[in-house]
Amino acid sequence: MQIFSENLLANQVAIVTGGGTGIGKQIAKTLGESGAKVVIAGRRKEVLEETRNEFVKEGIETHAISIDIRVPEQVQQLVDFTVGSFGKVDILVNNAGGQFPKKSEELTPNGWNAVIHNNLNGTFYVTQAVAKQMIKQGTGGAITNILVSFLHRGAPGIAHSVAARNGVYGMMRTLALEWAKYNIRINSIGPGLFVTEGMKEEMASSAGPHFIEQVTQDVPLGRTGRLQELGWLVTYLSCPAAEYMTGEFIVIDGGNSLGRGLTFVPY
Ligand SMILES: CCCCCCCCC/C=C/C(=O)SCCNC(=O)CCNC(=O)[C@H](O)C(C)(C)COP(=O)(O)OP(=O)(O)OC[C@H]1O[C@@H](n2cnc3c(N)ncnc32)[C@H](O)[C@@H]1OP(=O)(O)O
Ligand SMILES: NC(=O)C1=CN([C@@H]2O[C@H](COP(=O)(O)OP(=O)(O)OC[C@H]3O[C@@H](n4cnc5c(N)ncnc54)[C@H](OP(=O)(O)O)[C@@H]3O)[C@@H](O)[C@H]2O)C=CC1
Repeated sequence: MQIFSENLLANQVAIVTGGGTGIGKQIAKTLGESGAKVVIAGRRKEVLEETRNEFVKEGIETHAISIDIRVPEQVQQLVDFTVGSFGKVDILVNNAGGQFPKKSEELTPNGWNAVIHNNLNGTFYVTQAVAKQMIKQGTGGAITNILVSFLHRGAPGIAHSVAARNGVYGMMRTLALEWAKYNIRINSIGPGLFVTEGMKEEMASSAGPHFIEQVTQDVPLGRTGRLQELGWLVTYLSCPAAEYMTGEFIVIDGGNSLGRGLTFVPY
């Protein structure tokens, strides 16, 4: 379904980290369907190439680059590559990330650091490098971070990830203030459960085969999210309709974070 006009983001250039798979892939596709030129970045070259070919067949101007967001030199290569390919960068989606579930008392320092490094440090490296380019261009920009719905509530088994995502939240609030004068807006999205291969793999060993049904029972709207719904939300945040919005966190989880609701109902 096409919600936004085909040329809403015409002449806009978007970088989507983790754009080769799952949520990032759908976000990149939706931005492309609204006219943006897209650069998808991740570590696995073959996955990125496959996605790029798919997009190009659909008429989306796409380039792909294999980089690790944890390595500042490679992050700079991503920005240089984007500017070299499309001349500038207007939109950044910080989607790359992940974690593994583990009881906190069993988490090793390396395990903790791996997740903090990927989700917090990596996100800062990309955000800083892209913002420097946006400041140089003088054209403003829209940055969106993909975090998690349970940011403020917490979630057992992923203390490292919740800590890292709250770090990104604090960073976002601060950068929204620092970079408002450049008209660089930075917002965040907290997705609930969206079925992707990455999510299933991550949860497979620890959460059991009925994980998705169990979580869905606690979702007032009674289903998991559709990837397209995240694509549309990012498109909105990246387009002129959201030009007065910065430093915000939007949850999209079918009401999951409302909990099961009150047991007392006065009717
Ligand atoms: C509430 C309502 C719900 C609401 C419903 C919402 C639920 C959905 C929640 C979110 C879902 C998703 O995020 S879905 C997205 C899933 N996708 C991903 O996670 C993919 C990205 N993940 C990764 O790249 C990795 O897992 C990442 C965490 C960054 C680790 O990468 P590294 O390559 O740096 O890791 P390594 O060098 O191999 O290892 C570093 C250390 O980490 C440990 N380590 C790494 N992977 C490990 C693993 N699977 N299990 C144990 N330990 C692991 C190693 O043992 C090392 O510690 P030592 O042994 O001590 O040396
Ligand atoms: N699915 C869900 O229900 C939810 C997901 N999220 C978050 O949404 C994002 C996307 O998740 P999803 O699509 O489900 O899962 P995926 O595993 O498909 O997405 C993770 C993406 O990030 C890339 N990536 C990870 N680490 C790095 C790195 N160091 N450098 C470059 N790229 C990296 C991966 O590519 P590669 O491995 O090739 O580098 C991959 O494309 C993640 O941040 C996830 O935590 C949040 C809430 C819920």
